[in-house]
Amino acid sequence: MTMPVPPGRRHGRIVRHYGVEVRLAFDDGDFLTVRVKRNSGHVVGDRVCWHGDRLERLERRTLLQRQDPFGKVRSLAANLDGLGIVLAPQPTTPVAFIERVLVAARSAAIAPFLLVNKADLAGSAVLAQQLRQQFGDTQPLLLVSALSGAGLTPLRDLLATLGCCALAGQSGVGKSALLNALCPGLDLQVGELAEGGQGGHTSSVSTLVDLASGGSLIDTPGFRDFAPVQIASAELPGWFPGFAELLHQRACRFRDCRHRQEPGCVIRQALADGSLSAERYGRYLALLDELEAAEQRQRGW
Ligand SMILES: Nc1nc2c(ncn2[C@@H]2O[C@H](COP(=O)(O)OP(=O)(O)OP(=O)(O)O)[C@@H](O)[C@H]2O)c(=O)[nH]1
Ligand SMILES: [Zn+2]
Repeated sequence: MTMPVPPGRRHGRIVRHYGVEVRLAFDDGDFLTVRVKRNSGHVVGDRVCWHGDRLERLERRTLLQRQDPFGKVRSLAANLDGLGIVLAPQPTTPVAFIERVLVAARSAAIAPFLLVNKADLAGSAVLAQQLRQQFGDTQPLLLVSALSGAGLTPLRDLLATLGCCALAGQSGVGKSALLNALCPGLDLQVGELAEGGQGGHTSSVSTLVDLASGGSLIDTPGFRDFAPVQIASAELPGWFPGFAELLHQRACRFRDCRHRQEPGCVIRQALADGSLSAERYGRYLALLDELEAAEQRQRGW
């Protein structure tokens, strides 16, 4: 049951963020653009209450964050339900990127899914097959083409089921093309923004678009190269692809095992018997080292 909103207070969502201004979509269908402090911490997807003179941020269901290359934590989007990792036969994406986005999504309680775009190009079916082998079926995988429209109906259905989603992926895999294919009105909105005197620099704007087929999509430039993961190093094994499954079956001798050289380690055993690849284990160690180094920097060591 929804509580009645007292007069003067209006509930809504942040659907666009321009840095010092945010656009609110109220639950009653109205829109309003209001100024915010640059460091307000509000992000697209935030539920808010507008008091007529001030914006109150409501509790977040989920929050996706990243660390920038300087170790500063940045919030990307709030209340996401799903995160699609867009891949293509060209340009190729390092496996480490996919693993890191999976860790970021899972640890933030956001459901990840894999989108192989450019299904019209040779190599896309092979890529999908490789990804199924590497990442199993713990998350959905769809083969789509923003260009031909292939696979867009199953993708729309998935987005409608999940709720609010965003697309992550390296430059050139087709995130913008997919967004435009899924929401034809998006171009129009970007055009309208440029006319509104904000300048044509739309690439730094984050937007939330409701899809006619159900669900919504958040487009934010922060998803392009987002690989650094914002979690405690001790949590990494629980989220790293392939590790959680192994650790679910059996436990290491030490509860706080980091799976490096500790005796009685389930992960090292899996490595020895070939059920975990040396490459994946190496990428786990690299990410663990990075997270530990970041924690040491934060403690001022
Ligand atoms: N063949 C083919 N090309 C596509 C498809 N989708 C996108 N492209 C092309 O891939 C290139 C990159 O597409 P974008 O949508 O700009 O990629 P992006 O991921 O948004 O890239 P950034 O904005 O740099 O992060 C463009 O030349 C698109 O025309 C597709 O389904 N098939
Ligand atoms: Zn272990």
